[in-house]
Amino acid sequence: MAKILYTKTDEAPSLATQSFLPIVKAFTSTANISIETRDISLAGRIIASFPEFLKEEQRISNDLADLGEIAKTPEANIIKLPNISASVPQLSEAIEELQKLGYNIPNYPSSPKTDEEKEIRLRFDKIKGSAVNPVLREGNSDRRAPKAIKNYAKKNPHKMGVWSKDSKTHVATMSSGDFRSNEKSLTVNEEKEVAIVLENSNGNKTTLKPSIELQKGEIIDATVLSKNALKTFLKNEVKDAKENDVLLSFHLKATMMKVSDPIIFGHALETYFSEVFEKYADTFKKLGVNANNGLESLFDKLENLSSTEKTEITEAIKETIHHGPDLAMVNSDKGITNLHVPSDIIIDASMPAMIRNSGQMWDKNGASKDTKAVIPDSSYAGIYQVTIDFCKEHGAFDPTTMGTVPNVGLMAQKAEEYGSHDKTFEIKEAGTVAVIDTKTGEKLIEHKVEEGDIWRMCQVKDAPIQDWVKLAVTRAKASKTPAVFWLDETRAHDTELIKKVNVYLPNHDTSGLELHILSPTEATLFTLKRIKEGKDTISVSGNVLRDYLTDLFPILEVGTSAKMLSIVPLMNGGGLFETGAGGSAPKHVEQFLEEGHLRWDSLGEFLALGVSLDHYGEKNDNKKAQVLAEALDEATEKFLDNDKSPSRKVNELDTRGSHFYLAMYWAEALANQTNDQYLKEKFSKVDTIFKEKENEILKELIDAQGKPVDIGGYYLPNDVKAASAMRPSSSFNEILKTIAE
Ligand SMILES: NC(=O)C1=CN([C@@H]2O[C@H](COP(=O)(O)OP(=O)(O)OC[C@H]3O[C@@H](n4cnc5c(N)ncnc54)[C@H](OP(=O)(O)O)[C@@H]3O)[C@@H](O)[C@H]2O)C=CC1
Ligand SMILES: O=C(O)CCC(=O)C(=O)O
Ligand SMILES: [Mg+2]
Repeated sequence: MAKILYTKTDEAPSLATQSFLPIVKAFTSTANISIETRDISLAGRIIASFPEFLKEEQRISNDLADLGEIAKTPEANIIKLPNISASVPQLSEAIEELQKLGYNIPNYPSSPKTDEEKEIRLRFDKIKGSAVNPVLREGNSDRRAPKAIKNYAKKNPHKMGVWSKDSKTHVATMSSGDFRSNEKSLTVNEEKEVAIVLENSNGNKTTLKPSIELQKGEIIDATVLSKNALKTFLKNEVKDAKENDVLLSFHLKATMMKVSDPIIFGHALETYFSEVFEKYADTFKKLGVNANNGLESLFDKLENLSSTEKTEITEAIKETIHHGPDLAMVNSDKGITNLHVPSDIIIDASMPAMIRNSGQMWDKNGASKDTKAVIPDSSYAGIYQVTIDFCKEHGAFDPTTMGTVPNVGLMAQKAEEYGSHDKTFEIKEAGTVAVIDTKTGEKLIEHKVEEGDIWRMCQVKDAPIQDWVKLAVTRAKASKTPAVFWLDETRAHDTELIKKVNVYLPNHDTSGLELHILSPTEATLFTLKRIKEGKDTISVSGNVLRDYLTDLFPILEVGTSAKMLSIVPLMNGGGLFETGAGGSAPKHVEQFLEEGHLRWDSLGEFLALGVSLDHYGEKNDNKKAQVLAEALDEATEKFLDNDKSPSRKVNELDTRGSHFYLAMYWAEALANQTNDQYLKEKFSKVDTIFKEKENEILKELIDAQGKPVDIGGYYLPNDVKAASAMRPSSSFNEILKTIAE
């Protein structure tokens, strides 16, 4: 039987699911829709990867692998909530928690030596970083703010920091030696197998990757980031931040770029603390300090020293911070700097947050200050500088009048940089790296490299490109909105892509459409000018810009990307419905555990469920599913009109209360519709009871707040405890039970 697959994830979204899924199950049971969950949480993925280490009753199936296969079938209908893309420190924490709960999971081998350790490390590397999305995203991305969301933001604008013309905030990026400068690209004209080989100066060859199958028409590119150029750049920027008295901040994507970006982050840490790393090199080696894991992990390692040694090094670190440029803080209350944890400075969220806040980040005292935003690679850094310049000149954007920027993103089948981690290498010795045709021996791409350079290769297949161009035209037509392909003719990879866009666009009827191809910086300016005038513009972009732009514009327009409709039309006909673009908001869990108030907004989930039900109805000829979908959309609009999103403060409406209102409005819309008599009668009764019991239910939901909550674990909460914490209203629970009867 056809079903909707709902993902069980982590942190705030998984808590929200404990409250929302029972509502969904109750309502959809009336249309005979089966909803099943699949566990793709970090803890779940770890447990599923080490069956032979565990007791029989602890083992679980590998749901992610199954879902990845399902995503390739026409029947797929998956609701995907945000999950943790774990950095090494997060992974280590999760392992420790599981071990404490009695799971005999091995430790993460940071420098594996034996074959067994290497094999374990390989399994962890599959779990690390952005490991879920690339598996499920068998389609391109279509993200936008539905009209109701945009109207809500216009009526209830979020806070936007005022910009000063004298702001010293700027982006610092490399001008040579980076990925952008060294990129080489080509389109392969026939199927072939290639290998990646490093040849050192003595002619000795090391195969870095023996076999990559390439399809006809696939674009490949390869590039290298020079360690020396990076270190010189970082050193200069640290010095410049001090001289100009601006905060120093680093913006990377250590989760999705899980091989390259932690290394770059490590160089930033070592550069800032160069004296400490030089002076204590031997001690750090003994302790197994790895700069790539951040300052917090370094502090953890110091715990293994005698208290005198520990104090000496801790003091040296403090001194460096005291004399160095001020570091931007992730959490100034807790003294957590930008260099503490690599996954705390995720560029897609951190840059827009800064731009929204007058171009300022927070210093150690919690005060806002102009900032140097270091984005080492120059491929996409320019879009932020243009945005900063624009805000300096014209002031902050006004959410009550600004236009909107939907995105059509090339993403399918691990497209571009976000699919490159299995082809990214920190080079061990100087020489040349080449992509070699294994049959003919021809070198397709070649780079000179030095020890420590980061070399990588990316791929994008032809079918996803065709699908992406089609999706762009479809969106432009459906919304009668100009669309801009953000492609740079001076960049090797983009040149290949532009050729394809020019070939595939004429396959579609584009009459009457306004379509452009502009470089990312030109496209930014073009788009910003239009949104300022209240005009909409579709961004059609590659995978990295998809990620950046679907946080940048939503955060400026509607305050958060969590409220976006985020659809992945799967290339084989199924649907993957993501909930917004926002992450898993660890801070929300912290607040919930401390004071029993969850501020996670499930709007993205309501929108995703609406399109999923509609898709289900259409695919399975289930009219009731479509009636449920339409009613849900109506309920969501009323939910917005009546402002029933969770408040940020304890003892006010939280996630649970917001779910209750959604359910009440959903029942009301079903009672009011006339397309399905059975649903009308059924939900008329429910509607009446909800209204009768509204105050009682709200009281039960508020009474549950104001005290600490125990859910039995962070990465692996106890399901019974979490469900009971998230469903404290017995009156509400009873009504839901009667719907399913
Ligand atoms: N698709 C996916 O699976 C994604 C997963 N992630 C993962 O999420 C984690 C955290 O990433 P981070 O960069 O901090 O980004 P988040 O998007 O989780 O959080 C940034 C801030 O945005 C606000 N926010 C985001 N979503 C919501 C929501 N639904 N309701 C209310 N406010 C929201 C919160 O602001 P405030 O605190 O002010 O309320 C939050 O602190 C990481 O593990 C990351 O890998 C990140 C992006 C996408
Ligand atoms: O997969 C991830 O780690 C994050 C995904 C993300 O940020 C996005 O797709 O917008
Ligand atoms: Mg993102």
